[in-house]
Amino acid sequence: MDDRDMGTDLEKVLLSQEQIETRLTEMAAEIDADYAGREVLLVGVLRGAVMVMADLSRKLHSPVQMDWMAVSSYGSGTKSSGVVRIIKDLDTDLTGRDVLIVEDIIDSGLTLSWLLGNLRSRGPASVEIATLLRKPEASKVAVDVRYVGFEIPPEFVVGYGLDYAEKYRHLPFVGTLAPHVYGG
Ligand SMILES: O=P(O)(O)OC[C@H]1O[C@H](OP(=O)(O)OP(=O)(O)O)[C@H](O)[C@@H]1O
Ligand code: HPA
Ligand SMILES: [Mg+2]
Repeated sequence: MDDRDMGTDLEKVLLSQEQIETRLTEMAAEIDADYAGREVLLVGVLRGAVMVMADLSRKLHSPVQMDWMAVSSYGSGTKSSGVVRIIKDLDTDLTGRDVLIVEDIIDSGLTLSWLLGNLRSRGPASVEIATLLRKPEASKVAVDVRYVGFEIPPEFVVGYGLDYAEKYRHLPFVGTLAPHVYGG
């Protein structure tokens, strides 16, 4: 799987480092074509989106600025609480900006539907979403997402920014967590 000692916590690799890299390259080409040289304000959602933001942004040729928001709805568990808290707000004024929210995963959709409403109320020219992963079967809220890397099954995944109880974010691939780890 990897030369790190994961014990028996990980069940399998769902998306390899190479698959992620290839898909991000395709997504960046789509984004570049759509924005056609306009400046994009990438808004990364801390902390899960750090890897996607770092790798996707470096593939873009469009002029880019970056800002970060920290929100939390999961705490340390595997289920969304549905209550979104802003932990760190943007430093950038969104008036007239083309905003592209960068996320690692859309699971229930609760985080993003809340974030979309919040950012749209700040007067941007546009707000779109790019996410590496989406779990369609788990969606409780319909969110219109422009760029989706991979549709994945409704299993709890970790790695490439995604954590379970703050662990595994550093893995270069996305793997599924063995159910015994979270009592599933
Ligand atoms: O679609 P949803 O069910 O709302 O879940 C998706 C969100 O949950 C995770 O973040 P989390 O709040 O756990 O914080 P983190 O990014 O710091 O891990 C993930 O990074 C997404 O932001
Ligand atoms: O499957 C997941 N893994 C890690 N964090 C998450 N946040 C929402 N869904 C997930
Ligand atoms: Mg997150």
